[in-house]
Amino acid sequence: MKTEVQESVEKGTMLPLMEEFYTIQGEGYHKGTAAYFIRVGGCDVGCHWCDVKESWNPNIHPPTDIVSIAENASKYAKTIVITGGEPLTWDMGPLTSLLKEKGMDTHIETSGAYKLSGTWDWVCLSPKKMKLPTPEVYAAANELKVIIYNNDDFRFAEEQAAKVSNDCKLYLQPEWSKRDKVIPKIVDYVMQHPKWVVSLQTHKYLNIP
Ligand SMILES: C[S@@+](CC[C@H](N)C(=O)[O-])C[C@H]1O[C@@H](n2cnc3c(N)ncnc32)[C@H](O)[C@@H]1O
Ligand SMILES: Nc1nc2[nH]cc(C(=O)O)c2c(=O)[nH]1
Ligand code: SF4
Ligand SMILES: [Mg+2]
Repeated sequence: MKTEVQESVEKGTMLPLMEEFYTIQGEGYHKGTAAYFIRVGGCDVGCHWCDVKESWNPNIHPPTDIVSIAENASKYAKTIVITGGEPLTWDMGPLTSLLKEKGMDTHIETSGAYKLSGTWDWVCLSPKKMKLPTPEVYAAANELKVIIYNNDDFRFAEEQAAKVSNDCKLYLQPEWSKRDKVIPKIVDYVMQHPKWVVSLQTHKYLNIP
């Protein structure tokens, strides 16, 4: 027999909440702007360089009622960024409906590996080779943010750019541990292929969450 809590998580009315924080969006198109981040636990994509591996196991993060998540978030900022973990592991419909009712702008950080759920004002797609995005996430992406760890990632970036809409913004972001090696390559690549824009994890330079 399933517990009520398990059923609520399956419906998306409770979510395993890892952390939430008010900060500055560090990456991509909205970098430099204030936003409240909700980090939902659970991800089985398995990027070896992931900078939040503590998020992967959903069972260590408390199932939390989305009504309290939404009420709390709306006190801090107009822009709410849902990240993880992989938020599309769960049904994002109920949480984003509550946030939209409160007049919030809803942004998602996603690998796109699962079915698109939720109502979004901004979709940041960061595709991963191990588990490619679903067709509907490519179509919905407002920004494509490809992480550059090695040379093959430039090839992967072009392959992914061919799958998003024409007005999708294109970013190359250095993998943090390889940044010294990779930043010069990204700089050269963007000068050669100016449809791409450099994205840095500026929050890590600013020493903020
Ligand atoms: C931790 S992920 C969570 C959201 C979702 N699972 C995803 O991968 O898009 C948030 C963002 O951080 C990026 N990221 C994770 N680890 C990174 C690293 N070591 N260096 C640079 N970016 C990283 C991801 O690609 C993604 O764009
Ligand atoms: N400041 C800040 N900006 C971010 N943009 C995307 C992040 C993420 O982990 O999804 C992130 C994060 O963890 N912190
Ligand atoms: S998909 Fe995102 S959360 Fe999952 S392992 Fe990769 S970077 Fe980490
Ligand atoms: Mg982060």
